[in-house]
Amino acid sequence: MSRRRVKNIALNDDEDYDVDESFGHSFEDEPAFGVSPATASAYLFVRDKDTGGRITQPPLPDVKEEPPQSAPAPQMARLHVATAGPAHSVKVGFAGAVAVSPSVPSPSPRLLSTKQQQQQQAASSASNSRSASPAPPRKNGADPDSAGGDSTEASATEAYKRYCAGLGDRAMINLVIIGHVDAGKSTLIGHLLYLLGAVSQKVIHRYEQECRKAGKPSFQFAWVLDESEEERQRGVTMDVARSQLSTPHRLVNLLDCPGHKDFIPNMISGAMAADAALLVINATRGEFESGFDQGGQTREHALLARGLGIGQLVVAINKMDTAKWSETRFAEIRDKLGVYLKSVGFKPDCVSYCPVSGLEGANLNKPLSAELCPWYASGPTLVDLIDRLTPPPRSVDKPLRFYISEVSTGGRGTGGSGAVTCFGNALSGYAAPGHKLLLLPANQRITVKAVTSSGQDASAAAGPAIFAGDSGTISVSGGGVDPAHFGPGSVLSSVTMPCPCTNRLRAKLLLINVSQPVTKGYQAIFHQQAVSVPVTIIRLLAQINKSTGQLERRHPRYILSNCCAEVELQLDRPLCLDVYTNSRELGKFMLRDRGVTVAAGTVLCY
Ligand SMILES: Nc1nc2c(ncn2[C@@H]2O[C@H](COP(=O)(O)OP(=O)(O)OP(=O)(O)O)[C@@H](O)[C@H]2O)c(=O)[nH]1
Repeated sequence: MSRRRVKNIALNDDEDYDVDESFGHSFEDEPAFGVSPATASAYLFVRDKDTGGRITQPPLPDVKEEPPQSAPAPQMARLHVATAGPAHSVKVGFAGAVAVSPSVPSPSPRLLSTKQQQQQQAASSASNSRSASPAPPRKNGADPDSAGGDSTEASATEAYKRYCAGLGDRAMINLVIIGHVDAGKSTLIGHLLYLLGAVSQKVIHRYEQECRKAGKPSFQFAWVLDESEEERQRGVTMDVARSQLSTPHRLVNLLDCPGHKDFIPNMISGAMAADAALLVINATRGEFESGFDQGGQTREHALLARGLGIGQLVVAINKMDTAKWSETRFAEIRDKLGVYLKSVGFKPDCVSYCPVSGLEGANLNKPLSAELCPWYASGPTLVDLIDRLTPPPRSVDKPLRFYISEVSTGGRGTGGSGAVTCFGNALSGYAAPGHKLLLLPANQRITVKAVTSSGQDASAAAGPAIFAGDSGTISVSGGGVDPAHFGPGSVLSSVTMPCPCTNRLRAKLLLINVSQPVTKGYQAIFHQQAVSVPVTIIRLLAQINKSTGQLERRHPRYILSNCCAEVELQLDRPLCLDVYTNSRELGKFMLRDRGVTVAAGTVLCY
């Protein structure tokens, strides 16, 4: 990690609160706040304190800016790929680089008043087209520094056209798999990948034998995703496992999350990268109840997913074999869950349910037989429901923001030995080999050596590029690149339109589950995508009516649970973030305190 450049401008009391500008609408109208606080806390349970006291970050080393150098030939990153049609694998081609070398503007993080923020947003929307999906990359938007003139812009547009043509009828969607511990998430996805041909029978047979030897029979499909020794020994998923499958109309990036409450931060990072969620429910009598009624992760995961802006949900009512495929049991779970999901903000017509058995592979990609389940025999399979999810717009024409969730060095990934390979998501814009980018918050210039993309197999003709909406890798290499500067939460950004980066921000908070009044000085953990950082509420600016959005009290002395507030936050270290209205992904966050989710937030200004 590196020392971050931070410049904060203290709030001016005269301009720090403009009621009319700030509270034009209700909190409950905001997509980021799908959670209805009044009901959320009624459904959440405060767990035992599983962490105590403050978490501190190690000191950050100084940054030296050094020029990047060339890299050896790239290699492939590992990814499970499956298709509802014939199985295929991700292949990436590599073409020539585009090179330019502009001067690097310093990112200038600062705290803006509401008025300034609105001016900034107006300017930003004037310079960037907000239309998302298949708008072609633009010189200003994608990576102006590497554009190198009209010919490069034209070739980028061409590449994007070829990329879209390569995807054909398929649209990309990121799907997070959530649910209570042991609901059968990994087994379900592992079996689906097997049925779709991404994992061979030989591998499953080997896992079957190894599982039995390890005293964990029936974990063979889960082991497809739970790859680490510790995960296999403990029989629980600990990190987010990525894989990919394709349905007739969707190319689906799967993010299998841990269900155990100890790994909620990992679940949050998975959910933040997702467009829709697959909620896996254990239908076994007593198991659904313990995941739902007793403060289990079914509730918290659904609440977090909605709080993080996910609006579409497929509910797989799993382990139906243990419930003898009972229609009554299915209806009981669907009805109970339906009430809760509606209460936390999911629209009923955006939620679909289907009975499955991940272990038996029933109703995953082939319909249930009338003998096994007469009441659902003609119902859609899990693949059918995933295929109906609506993909989000892709902001290809905006400045590049590649959010890094993992970093590897020493040849793993695409850059060859000596390379630093960044795994993550392209939130906006696009990148290709040769592009000059800015690594933030380290504020270091880098040159892209190689990329891989989750969408690349469908678009090999487009040449190597990663476009908004894709997950994948960007590799940089050479003596000038210090791996210590890279880390989860860093952003590879357009040089001339850099990503904002700050340790101080103004935000709207929806307090969900605080057991005592929140006052100035309250400390919690700020979770944003792949990072969690200690945070302090340094000012309570206003309490807001959560239904009307109207100001209730200026500078309140405390805020209670179920209330909405505008606050000023001080992070222990700077993060890349943005105003929510500019970037859904970089503008939303969750606050957790001693293992409990206490607030959902959106960035108002920085
Ligand atoms: N009977 C039955 N057992 C299942 C089914 N799906 C999973 N299991 C079993 O449930 C146990 C947990 O499965 P996992 O796939 O590891 O569950 P998970 O939700 O991924 O667990 P975490 O990620 O650790 O929360 C294993 O013993 C599986 O064999 C199913 O459809 N039927």
